[in-house]
Amino acid sequence: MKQISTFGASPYNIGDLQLFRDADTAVAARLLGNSPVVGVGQGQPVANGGRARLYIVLRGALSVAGDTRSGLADGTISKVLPGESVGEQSVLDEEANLAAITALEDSEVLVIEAETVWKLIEASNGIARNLLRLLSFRIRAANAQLRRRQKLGEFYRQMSMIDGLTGLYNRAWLNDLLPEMVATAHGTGRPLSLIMIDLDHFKKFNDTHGHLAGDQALRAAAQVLSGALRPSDCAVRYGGEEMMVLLPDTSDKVAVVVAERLCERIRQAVVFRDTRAPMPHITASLGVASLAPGQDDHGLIATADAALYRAKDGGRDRVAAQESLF
Ligand SMILES: Nc1nc2c(ncn2[C@@H]2O[C@H](COP(=O)(O)OP(=O)(O)OP(=O)(O)O)[C@@H](O)[C@H]2O)c(=O)[nH]1
Repeated sequence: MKQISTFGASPYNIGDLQLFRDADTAVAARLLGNSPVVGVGQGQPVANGGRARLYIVLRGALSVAGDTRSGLADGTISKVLPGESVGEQSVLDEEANLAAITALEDSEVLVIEAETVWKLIEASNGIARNLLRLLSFRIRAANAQLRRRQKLGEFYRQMSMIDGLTGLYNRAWLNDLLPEMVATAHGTGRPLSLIMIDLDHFKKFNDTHGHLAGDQALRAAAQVLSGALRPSDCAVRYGGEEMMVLLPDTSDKVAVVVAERLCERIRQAVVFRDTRAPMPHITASLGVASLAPGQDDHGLIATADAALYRAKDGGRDRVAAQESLF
């Protein structure tokens, strides 16, 4: 980057520069007469010398990458074309420009020191107005980008909480949310019930019908759960062929009724239609537990697990509740 002339001696027209459009160009031309015009070769950085400066592209194009020193660099790159400027904000808040500015092609750039920018603002309302407009535009663009990123972040966060095969919440979601649900139930004194569901003889199902049919059976069971619950209930794939349903605000007795309904619907679920072979079907064993005073999330799961074990032990395709319920 080296100085090739001053703005006053250069062939560029001040009226073509965005910042001075419809402003007092005579005042601007006088104040900018000695400001340097520098040449920057393609790929070269625009060195800011650790100072707050405004750069206006006269020829070529610059690329501006986000703040590289503050750790906020995020891969966002904007392009600055002839007549456009970069660095307004750093001049106004008197911070050195932290963005990495490089030339996308051989370029000529007008460099305006902060003191000169302030003189321009004092001398011309039009320039002050253009600068405000530019800043307002930049703030809007930054806000829009932030919103897009927030949405994207939320989307990925949610995706990482969803089981890819069944579309149910996954274990990570459960680890995050169940302790909260337990705390809310204890805090409000409202009941919280949990149903643990395990498909029966699923190893045999896979061996007989194949793993893809097994996957389809898991999806069919998941659909039964999602289709049978209230909006406030949550269905989770706990792991393998084990699923779980969380029922806030639901007493143990009601949870048993819900579990019976789920058991029945899983028994009737159509896994896939195959006209050549008898239609495979699935059954599940279900264990029901309700949060006891002082119990934590692990205790609640362990109680439901114990009930599920009894359902398996009792012959499968059935519901068992925690011992105190019967
Ligand atoms: N197709 C398929 N199978 C799975 C998946 N996750 C776990 N399994 C299978 O589920 C089977 C679970 O077998 P077991 O834990 O022995 O239990 P089970 O055969 O269901 O027997 P019981 O639970 O006692 O009725 C294993 O064969 C796993 O391979 C999956 O995502 N897709």
